[in-house]
Amino acid sequence: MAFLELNNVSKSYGTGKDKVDVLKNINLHIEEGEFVAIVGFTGSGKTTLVNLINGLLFPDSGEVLLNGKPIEGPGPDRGVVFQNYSLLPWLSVRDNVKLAIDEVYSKSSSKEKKEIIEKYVAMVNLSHAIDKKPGELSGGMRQRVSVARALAMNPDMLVMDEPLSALDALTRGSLQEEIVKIWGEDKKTCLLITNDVDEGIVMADRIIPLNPGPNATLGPEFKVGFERPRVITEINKDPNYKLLRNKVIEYLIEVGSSRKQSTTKEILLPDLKPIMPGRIQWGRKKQKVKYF
Ligand SMILES: Nc1ncnc2c1ncn2[C@@H]1O[C@H](COP(=O)(O)OP(=O)(O)OP(=O)(O)O)[C@@H](O)[C@H]1O
Repeated sequence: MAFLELNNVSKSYGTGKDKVDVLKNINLHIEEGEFVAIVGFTGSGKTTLVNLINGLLFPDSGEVLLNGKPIEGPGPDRGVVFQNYSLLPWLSVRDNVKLAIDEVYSKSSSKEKKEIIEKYVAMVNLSHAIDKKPGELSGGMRQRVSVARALAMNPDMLVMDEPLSALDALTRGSLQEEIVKIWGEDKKTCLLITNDVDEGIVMADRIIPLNPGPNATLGPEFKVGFERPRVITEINKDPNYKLLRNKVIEYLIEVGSSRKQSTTKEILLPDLKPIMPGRIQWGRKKQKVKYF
């Protein structure tokens, strides 16, 4: 039994002519302590998938199980980090984190809660800004607060919905490292939704594409076997990195262009960077890839 299981999950919104079929027969199994990245097309249903796991939505058919039990609503066993930080602007970093943990640690003393808050704020390197308000922080710092807030609840699983996509490349890189380091120490089960293949390769054990909707399905998984800790400047030099990156990107391009032919809906690819030169193999096909 996997820690998180989605079995034949389908989800639509609305009814009749307004019905939007979003996800179709999604099967996803994530083991305890595993880090899985879903790379999705814009509008393919990534947030819908996250909300099914958060317990904010329920499947029309199929089941979503955590530790073998159906998810019945939101709970402190799943910490969520959203793209838009979702911090309360009138509260300090300390109080934003406190708000999240008050319920989980309702029996703890104020001193114990203070220690928990300070521990997780330190974990994301924000001790110096603990009494600042979100408006006084950069985007990267705000996202660190969101990560600290999710982790402070001591969830079994961290679900991250494009947490870094609004950040500049440098901040993004350092937060990727920090999240993976914390994941390594805390051994949470992690699901990362991203539109960046490189982010998936640096952070995850497996990358699974979410194909374009309507009726989006999951594509084949790509295992990421690089040893940890992964340093992007190091794995950049590894020919297996280029090979894996090319395979994932080629899959996304292929599935995106075949969907384009079968629908009038605009398909927006994830944040694809150019395929790297080198020999790649996909299925039975072998081809030389050039810069473009
Ligand atoms: N409450 C809703 N009612 C009707 N349609 C919805 C609702 N929420 C989402 N949708 C539609 O479902 C589809 C998937 O939406 P979702 O937000 O899950 O995709 P996404 O991959 O997260 O999108 P993005 O990449 O833009 O963040 C979209 O076509 C969207 O318009």
